[in-house]
Amino acid sequence: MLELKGLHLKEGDFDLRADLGLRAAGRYAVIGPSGAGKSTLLDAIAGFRPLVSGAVSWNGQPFTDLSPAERPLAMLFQDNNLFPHLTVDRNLALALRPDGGRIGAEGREKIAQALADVGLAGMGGRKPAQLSGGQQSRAALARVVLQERPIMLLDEPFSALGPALKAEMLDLLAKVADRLQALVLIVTHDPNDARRFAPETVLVSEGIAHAPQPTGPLLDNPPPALAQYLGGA
Ligand SMILES: Nc1ncnc2c1ncn2[C@@H]1O[C@H](COP(=O)(O)OP(=O)(O)OP(=O)(O)O)[C@@H](O)[C@H]1O
Repeated sequence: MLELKGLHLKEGDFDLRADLGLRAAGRYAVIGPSGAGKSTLLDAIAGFRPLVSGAVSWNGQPFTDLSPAERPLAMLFQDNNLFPHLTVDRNLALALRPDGGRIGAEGREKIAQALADVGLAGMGGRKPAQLSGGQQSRAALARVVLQERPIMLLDEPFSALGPALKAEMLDLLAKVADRLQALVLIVTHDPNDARRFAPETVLVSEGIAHAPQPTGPLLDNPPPALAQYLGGA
């Protein structure tokens, strides 16, 4: 279980609080108005933002004091964070050896397997610019898969893709998360993404990241702040 206990985050005048638990291997959407603090929440869990107070723990072990790389999680950002000057294989090798060191036969096999998992078998020699937008998303997802962490955080990962491709990527994400038995927390602006991917949703609004609620009922009958946002989306 990923637990956010008495979490208080502050960014200028902006405050966000969270007290909630997320099940291992669960799939959750994070939804809420623009500026509500969805990215702030993910960044804090990942260790890119300091906490004012509170603790984050995984299976009872607090990891608030660990650096981002030491935390039991992998994060995928909207811009895919692939290095443009490196081949896909080299980009993926960095997931296994963040220090840039050489990887052995076992590592190469893992990379080939991750590429096959996301439908990019044989494309490891290309640079990101030689891939389509959808293929770049797949490569970035392969990088997260390779890290084999029990928690995957995705901040609007596929928003640049068209609806059909996005749906395909969400299904692929569900498949790989299932294989790794990873907990997935995905920020999205699209209620259809949440319905498709996540049985439960964390609503972030009015300074609070709320405990997860069943996605369908939340979206069918949204509280006013969410209704206004969804209506204007
Ligand atoms: N570096 C910063 N300095 C001051 N305020 C910030 C900073 N970063 C974010 N904020 C404020 O924190 C609040 C939450 O921002 P955040 O990016 O987490 O929202 P979000 O829900 O992810 O929004 P969006 O859906 O538009 O991406 C916003 O009100 C924003 O203005």
